[in-house]
Amino acid sequence: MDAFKIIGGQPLHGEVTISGAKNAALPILMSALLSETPVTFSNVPKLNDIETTIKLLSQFGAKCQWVSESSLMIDASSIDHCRASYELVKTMRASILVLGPLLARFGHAEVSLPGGCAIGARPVNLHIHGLKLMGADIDVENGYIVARNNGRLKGATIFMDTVSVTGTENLMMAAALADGVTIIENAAREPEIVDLANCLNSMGAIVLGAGSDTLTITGVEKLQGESYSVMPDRIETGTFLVAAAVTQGKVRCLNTDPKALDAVLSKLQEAGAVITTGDDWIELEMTSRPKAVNIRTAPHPAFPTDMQAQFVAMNAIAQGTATTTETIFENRFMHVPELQRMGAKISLEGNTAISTGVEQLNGAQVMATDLRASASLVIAGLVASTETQVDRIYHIDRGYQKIEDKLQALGANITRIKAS
Ligand SMILES: CC(=O)N[C@H]1[C@@H](OP(=O)(O)OP(=O)(O)OC[C@H]2O[C@@H](n3ccc(=O)[nH]c3=O)[C@H](O)[C@@H]2O)O[C@H](CO)[C@@H](O)[C@@H]1O
Ligand SMILES: C=C(OP(=O)(O)O)C(=O)O
Repeated sequence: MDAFKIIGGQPLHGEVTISGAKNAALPILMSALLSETPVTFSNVPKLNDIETTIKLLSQFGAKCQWVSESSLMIDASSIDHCRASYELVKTMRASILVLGPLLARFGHAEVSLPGGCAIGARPVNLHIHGLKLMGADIDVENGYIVARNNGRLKGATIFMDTVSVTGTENLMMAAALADGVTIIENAAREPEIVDLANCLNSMGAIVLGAGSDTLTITGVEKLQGESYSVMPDRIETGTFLVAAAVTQGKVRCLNTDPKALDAVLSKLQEAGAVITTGDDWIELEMTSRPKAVNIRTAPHPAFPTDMQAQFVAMNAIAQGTATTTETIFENRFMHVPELQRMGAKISLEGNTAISTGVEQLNGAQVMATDLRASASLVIAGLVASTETQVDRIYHIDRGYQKIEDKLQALGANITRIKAS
């Protein structure tokens, strides 16, 4: 397994180009299953979850082909199978996003239950409940969700008990080809939902209300896509901004969208950063040690759980004491014991981490446990006094495109140690 070796202490300076958003690209690529024509997606990030998506769609018989560095053509005009295997689903939970499209277009889907993961149990009951309300017949057989439907799904009114991002996306995609109107109440409002709605509408779907908590989807008989460009990655952007803040550097993120990062930018300003923005760029300058900031994660537009670990790393070296409360996932503090090994003063009380910033973290050998935990350990390594080795970085490779190349270009001393 590859690892990163980081020698901390270099302030980050320069420009970094942000890639397309993983969490928008995944549902958007899956939406090709709804289209009777090939679709070319641009601004697709090159990372392991996208490779897994390509394997998954290819397993169904769809044709996937990179037509340029970041453009991927998917032709799912006809497919041979509707089964998403455990081997792929266990490496990427977002594989569940094929359930809605396969069922809506082909009347049949078999998708392995994803199971729990490092950050929480992450059930998919809301996905299943919504599809059942649309008339699907769904059983769990030998660890697989087996869903069938005769003819088109039926429009329904669906109230989501909990705000779920992929749950909303799965149901939106299913509803796009259903017979009648579907209303999704208590829908997720994340920017990635808006991006998926825009993509579906570009294929001929009628999705209204994206970005609000009520979506109204009028089903159509068929969808035909041509091209769609994925939104920039707001979490990758936030990760580079925090890395710049902790190292007291000055970094401009290009090809990004400041409007998708309100909660994160406001917390960085509270920490003492000077933030300047343009239509598609954000610059952060930090000239002193950050001030500790209180964080509470919640669904959009509140502070995103996918930025929590990075802010815990910042609070670890900040001036003062702050609390970080995680309200989305029940076990998303696996980075805390690793940061403690680097000298961080953090205690955990239930779903809250209480950090008292130290002036200097020490390098250590630490282990990445999930995607954003890995990012927080890299950030900590960038300011630690000595060498840090971050093991198991396959987690970070799931969701960041060439993170070490981008950090090196900003002046960081980070190298990949290849598994022998
Ligand atoms: C690929 C993708 O976009 N992943 C993102 C997505 O994950 P994902 O869509 O899996 O997360 P959800 O929004 O569904 O999860 C929110 C909460 O709802 C619960 N829940 C969810 C579905 C369900 O059927 N039943 C249920 O109880 C979950 O356990 C969790 O406690 O949103 C999360 C929350 O912003 C982000 O951290 C992930 O990066
Ligand atoms: C938790 C994340 O991803 P996933 O839902 O794919 O596990 C993430 O992007 O931080």
